[in-house]
Amino acid sequence: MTATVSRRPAPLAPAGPAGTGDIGRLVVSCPDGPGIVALISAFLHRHGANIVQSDQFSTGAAGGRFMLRTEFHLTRLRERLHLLRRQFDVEVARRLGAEFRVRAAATPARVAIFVSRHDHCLLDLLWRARRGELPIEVVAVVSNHPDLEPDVAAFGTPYMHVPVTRATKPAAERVQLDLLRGEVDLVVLARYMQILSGDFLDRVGVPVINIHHSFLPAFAGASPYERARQRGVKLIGATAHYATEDLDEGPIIEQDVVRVSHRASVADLARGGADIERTVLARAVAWHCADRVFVHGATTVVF
Ligand SMILES: Nc1nc2c(c(=O)[nH]1)N[C@@H](CN(C=O)c1ccc(C(=O)N[C@@H](CCC(=O)O)C(=O)O)cc1)CN2
Repeated sequence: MTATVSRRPAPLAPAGPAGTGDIGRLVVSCPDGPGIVALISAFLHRHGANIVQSDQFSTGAAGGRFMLRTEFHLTRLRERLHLLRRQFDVEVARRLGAEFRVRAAATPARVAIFVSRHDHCLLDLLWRARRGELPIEVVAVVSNHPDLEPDVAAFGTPYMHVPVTRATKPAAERVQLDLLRGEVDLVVLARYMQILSGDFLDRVGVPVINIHHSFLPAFAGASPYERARQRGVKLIGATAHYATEDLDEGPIIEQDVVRVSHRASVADLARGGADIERTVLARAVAWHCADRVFVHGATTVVF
């Protein structure tokens, strides 16, 4: 198994507008109950933070789940972040039995993009990242084919060609994991045409977002456009979801559809579908990186 890596200095993450460096983001998920918002807002006030945006949702059922996302301004945020996390853990999270995350909103997420031969979703993400439209830093592109290396090189992004066959998949996944070396916050499958093993998903240790080229749950699995044509559907779509061991069954983050007619060939469906795939994936990556997506069982809550 040989992996070839074309390493170039990763582009500097675009600086946010002046003053956005002191905007923090707190996301909390905990068993529902009275007084949660009061406890959290009192904590932020006690530590000198000013809430600038907040949203919350309760599943409502008895023994349900409460989710909250808030953005706050706190001067000298970055130097205070580590202590703030410890204080929130002791003063709030342990009392609520809460899972939480506190981070600087301006810090871009480090993303690895996996791709095969279809370039449209990959190039769209690289283009949006370069324009600063997506708060991400694409630290690497990983592909089981060499085809797209020149396109990726044009963005100054390292390209890691790791060939995969059914027989070599375990070894290939070990190479992929070594190449990522825990230096990413998110993996995006941009029409990557290899099924990731449960072991890979466990060991990569970060969320994996996949774009499936159908309006799930319709046409899960391979060749959805061919099957849509055979079925004579009047809408085709795309679905961005978290990848789980069960193919295309992960929690859905975003979907969209477009009308098609009986005149459309499979190529027409794929061409029209590509636009939907790109926008759906970009929205899902943007919302995930803005901490707007909470996984709740087999579903998501998107603020
Ligand atoms: N663990 C997961 N891995 C992947 C998921 C997922 O949801 N969970 N999504 C797929 C993407 N995909 C459809 O969107 C998809 C990709 C590949 C296949 C497939 O049958 N692949 C074959 C090999 C095909 C080839 O060599 O060209 C295989 O892996 O054996 C079905 C659906 C990405 N991975």
